[in-house]
Amino acid sequence: MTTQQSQLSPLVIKLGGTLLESDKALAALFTTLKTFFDESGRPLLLVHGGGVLVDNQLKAMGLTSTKKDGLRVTPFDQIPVIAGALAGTANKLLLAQAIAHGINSVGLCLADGGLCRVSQLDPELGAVGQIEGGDATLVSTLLQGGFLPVVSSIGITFDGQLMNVNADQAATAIAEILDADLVMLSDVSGILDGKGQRIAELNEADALELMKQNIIKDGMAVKVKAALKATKTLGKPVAVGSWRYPEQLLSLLAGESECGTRISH
Ligand SMILES: Nc1ncnc2c1ncn2[C@@H]1O[C@H](COP(=O)(O)OP(=O)(O)O)[C@@H](O)[C@H]1O
Ligand SMILES: CC(=O)N[C@@H](CCC(=O)OP(=O)(O)O)C(=O)O
Repeated sequence: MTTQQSQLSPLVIKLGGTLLESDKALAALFTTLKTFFDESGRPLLLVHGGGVLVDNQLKAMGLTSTKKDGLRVTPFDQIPVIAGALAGTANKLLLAQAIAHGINSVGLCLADGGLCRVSQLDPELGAVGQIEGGDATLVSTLLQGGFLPVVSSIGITFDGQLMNVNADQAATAIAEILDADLVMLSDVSGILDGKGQRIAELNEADALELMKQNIIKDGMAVKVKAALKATKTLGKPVAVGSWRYPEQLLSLLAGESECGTRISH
């Protein structure tokens, strides 16, 4: 990496949805990420979810799971299984893709190097964490070294309790800690209006109205609320788009507006 490249602001990409279930989609995405990584020279960090893997793992063990306002209720006796699915399987599947595409990467969770300070969000949700600041030192060192950090949304509280953090909230918090640009990739082409059409630009007032009308709901409401907070802290828009169209990804990552939804306040 040249001096000029290392001065470019980092880009945080959040990966979610059913991506981890498709080797073909993963390979296409990492082919594009490798091109972007090499050509832009920008420091890049991935934050990932894996809610579908968690669902499958809990089901395979005969356990049930519910969500409240888009967040998984996480009984304390389920957190070892959920941490295994997210910080273990999901994280290492992504690391494997990075390695197979020639990207030198490091798998982390929110607790590594004190990246994110995590505390319990709401006793009713059990082992679900919220992030209040953190320390960029370790990750900045990795980015400067040309590594791709791949971060799962498992955190650890000060007293050593594993916590399940929503991955959108994790991604926005990390973007804030690094003062980075943020792109969130999901199953959908962007945020959709009441007619199922992609919304190109979404401001806070319109987002709040669409949430009130229950047009933006469930996991997307969690994502939009987290993105709105991040746009204020970062002073720049946050993009929500799809990992399904690798041909559109480079323009989305470059901040062009013909695909996805740009959220601003
Ligand atoms: N207005 C909306 N526009 C797009 N998706 C929406 C909307 N409201 C709810 N959703 C749902 O939110 C999902 C994306 O949120 P989520 O499943 O949490 O994604 P991810 O796993 O990528 O974080 C979509 O697949 C869709 O089912
Ligand atoms: C508290 C909470 O809801 N945690 C999420 C963490 C994973 C996640 O957010 O995954 P996606 O990005 O794929 O949705 C969960 O257990 O599903």
